[in-house]
Amino acid sequence: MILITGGTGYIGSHTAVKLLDQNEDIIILDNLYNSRAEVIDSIEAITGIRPKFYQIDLLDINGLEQIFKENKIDCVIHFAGLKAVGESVAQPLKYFNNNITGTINLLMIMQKYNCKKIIFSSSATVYGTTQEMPLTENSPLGVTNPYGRTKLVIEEMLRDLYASDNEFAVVLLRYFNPIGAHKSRLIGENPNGIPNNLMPYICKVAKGELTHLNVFGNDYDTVDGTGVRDYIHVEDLADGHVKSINKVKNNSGLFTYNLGTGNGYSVLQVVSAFEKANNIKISYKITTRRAGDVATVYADTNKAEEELGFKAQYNINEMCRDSWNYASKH
Ligand SMILES: NC(=O)c1ccc[n+]([C@@H]2O[C@H](COP(=O)([O-])OP(=O)(O)OC[C@H]3O[C@@H](n4cnc5c(N)ncnc54)[C@H](O)[C@@H]3O)[C@@H](O)[C@H]2O)c1
Ligand SMILES: O=c1ccn([C@@H]2O[C@H](COP(=O)(O)OP(=O)(O)O[C@H]3O[C@H](CO)[C@@H](O)[C@H](O)[C@H]3O)[C@@H](O)[C@H]2O)c(=O)[nH]1
Repeated sequence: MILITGGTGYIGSHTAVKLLDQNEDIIILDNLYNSRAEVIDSIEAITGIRPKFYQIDLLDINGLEQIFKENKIDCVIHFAGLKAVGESVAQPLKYFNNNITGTINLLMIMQKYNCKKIIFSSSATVYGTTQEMPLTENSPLGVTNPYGRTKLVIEEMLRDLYASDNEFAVVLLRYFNPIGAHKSRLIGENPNGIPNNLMPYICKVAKGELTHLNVFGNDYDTVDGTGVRDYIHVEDLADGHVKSINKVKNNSGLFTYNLGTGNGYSVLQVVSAFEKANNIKISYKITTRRAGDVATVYADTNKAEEELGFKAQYNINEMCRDSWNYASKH
């Protein structure tokens, strides 16, 4: 039985669907802080299977323990966490408490119930800012905001835990920039308010809810001066988790993988791909750089390919199509 924390969220729900499609038994835990219970209905509508759902907060250690009492959990995929960089700068303690304390609770209960397999949602944000590209798993680590610090601290906690008990199987997955949605249009990313991230923002402009995209700087040393990132389809990301499950089933150890495509696209290249894929014009204005942004980020994907057999399948046009396919309906 696989426990998915944060399983009604954006990446967790896509992973839940893929695991059910592979006939895995899953349980979903979420406190619904940033997602809705109806996601469980959507997962059922897509797969024909209704996963068991617990509305529990990771900070509620007794509630958490109850799940492990009632079910034989062999493995945890740990998505649950807060992820807004700007909010984490304004409210660091909220992030440390939710993400770090929540993870400590989870690990303590896992250890108590002898569950020693965990796949953790880390982020490319754990790589320091001045870097040679592409980023390999051995690139230097460093963080620039409290959100990133929670990811790095949790990675370090998991490294220490593995060092203390080599029976653990830990996979640290460093996601690059997930976009796209399931082709059913039933699950996807639907942030409240004004989005921070590029693709949700473009979708709101496409819908007419926002007048134009603000492009944060066009004077970077990139193909057209705008920031370059490694966008990956959420379906590919979900597949990376299925492959990681296969890894922890058969191995103990601590494994770290980048999940990206290895290709970088600039903001204006994404805008252009979106316009072509969906036949919608996106107005934009060039504004000043956003504090904390770097010019270029993209992954070296060789390790995930060699050790997990993971290779992203979707291209940027398909990602733009599927993002809009979902956003236009929600
Ligand atoms: N989306 C990205 O760009 C991105 C990039 C890198 C890493 N990540 C990480 O991947 C994970 C999943 O991201 P996502 O985009 O699906 O985010 P999301 O917000 O859609 O999903 C996270 C889920 O966790 C739940 N949650 C938060 N705190 C909880 C708690 N204390 N107890 C129980 N549930 C809790 C939320 O309600 C939400 O449903 C996060 O850990 C995030 O930091 C995301
Ligand atoms: O309104 C916008 C939003 C973004 N951008 C630019 O678009 C690119 C992508 O930005 P965004 O979608 O915010 O992603 P990142 O800044 O790369 O950060 C995301 O990707 C990281 C790596 O996974 C995660 O750690 C972060 O949490 C997540 O927000 C950057 O060049 C931004 O400057 C704009 O020009 N205008």
